[in-house]
Amino acid sequence: MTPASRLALIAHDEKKDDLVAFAADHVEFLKTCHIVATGTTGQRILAACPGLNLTPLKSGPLGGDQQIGALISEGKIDQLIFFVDPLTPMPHDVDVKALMRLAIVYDIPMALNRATAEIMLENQENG
Ligand SMILES: O=C(CO)COP(=O)(O)O
Repeated sequence: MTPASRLALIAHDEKKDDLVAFAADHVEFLKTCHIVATGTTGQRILAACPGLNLTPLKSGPLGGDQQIGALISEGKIDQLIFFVDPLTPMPHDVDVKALMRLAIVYDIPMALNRATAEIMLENQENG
């Protein structure tokens, strides 16, 4: 049996509805995962998909992105789905950049939009 995937889920405010819809569409796969999420994203997903094994961390602007980056550096995250809003300035932009950098350094799959996330999960749902 393959071990459950350890998945990190994050969405900026303008993309939260999209990520919640994505999670609802893939809820059967997500039920097989250990999930961490930034605070508000996690609460939104849990409200829409109760019963997931999902731990909300701090909100992004309060350190949630850095918490997920730290988990990546410890080898505790297998893949990252982060629906980024490229049109809104963020006070914690440096944290977002640092998180993406660590996902690249540790070479974990990282989907930054829904089109890529669909391909990422499709591979696993059909495999
Ligand atoms: O800001 C975020 C990611 O950079 C997301 O944080 P929240 O899920 O707490 O809104």
